[in-house]
Amino acid sequence: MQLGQVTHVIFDMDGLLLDTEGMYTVVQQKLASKFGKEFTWALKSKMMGLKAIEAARVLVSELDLEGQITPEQFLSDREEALDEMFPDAQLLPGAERLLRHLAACEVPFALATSSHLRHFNLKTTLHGDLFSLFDHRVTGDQISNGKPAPDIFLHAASLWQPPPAPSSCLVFEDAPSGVAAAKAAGMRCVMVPDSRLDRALCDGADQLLTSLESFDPEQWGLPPFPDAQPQQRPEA
Ligand SMILES: O=P(O)(O)OC[C@H](O)CO
Ligand SMILES: [Mg+2]
Repeated sequence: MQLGQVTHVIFDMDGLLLDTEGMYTVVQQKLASKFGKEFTWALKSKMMGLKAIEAARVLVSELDLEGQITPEQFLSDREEALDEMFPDAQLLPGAERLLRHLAACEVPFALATSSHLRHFNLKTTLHGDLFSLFDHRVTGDQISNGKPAPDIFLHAASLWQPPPAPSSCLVFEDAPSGVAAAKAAGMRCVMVPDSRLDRALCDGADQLLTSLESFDPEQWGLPPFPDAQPQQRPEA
């Protein structure tokens, strides 16, 4: 089934290409428990994809921690543990195959992550070669308004010459805030959420996949994987 015709692709990073969301969860669970609070998936869903300070504000407010810790202190308290974990970040299934395929076919693709540059560098320690394939990499510290604002995706698209129309861009996202940002930018969006994310938060995207491994580029007018079976014609 044809879903669209795109020419440019923009990837989110955490939870989509890299298995780093679990690292945030472990560290934040620990910090929350110090205050006798529980770090739930409902709370995580509201924080995922946001710039760090925005996510910290959500946590402090949702856990009623005002007066006990500031968002800035929360970020500083979690930093050492994250810095230790990020350099071990692994790719999620299907990520490398898709990126190398797009590069081989000369499909333009860029990165748009809410992570700031220092975290981006730590998280990609084991994957420098793969992440050098992006035409450009936009990190959260380069834009003022984070997801769910459309700015990061519009900025990523504006760096191509000539810039593609938003409707020709396909965004891959794992977070509700990221899907909202992509749609606000007027772009098409494939969501690949964690299986624990509430399905009610997954209805904004144009396509919902359980893994990048099941992405079929042909459905979006992109070159097929070399080992793809020819698309079946509907029977007459
Ligand atoms: O999903 P990303 O790549 O925009 O990054 C998000 C944050 O760093 C953590 O949710
Ligand atoms: Mg993400």
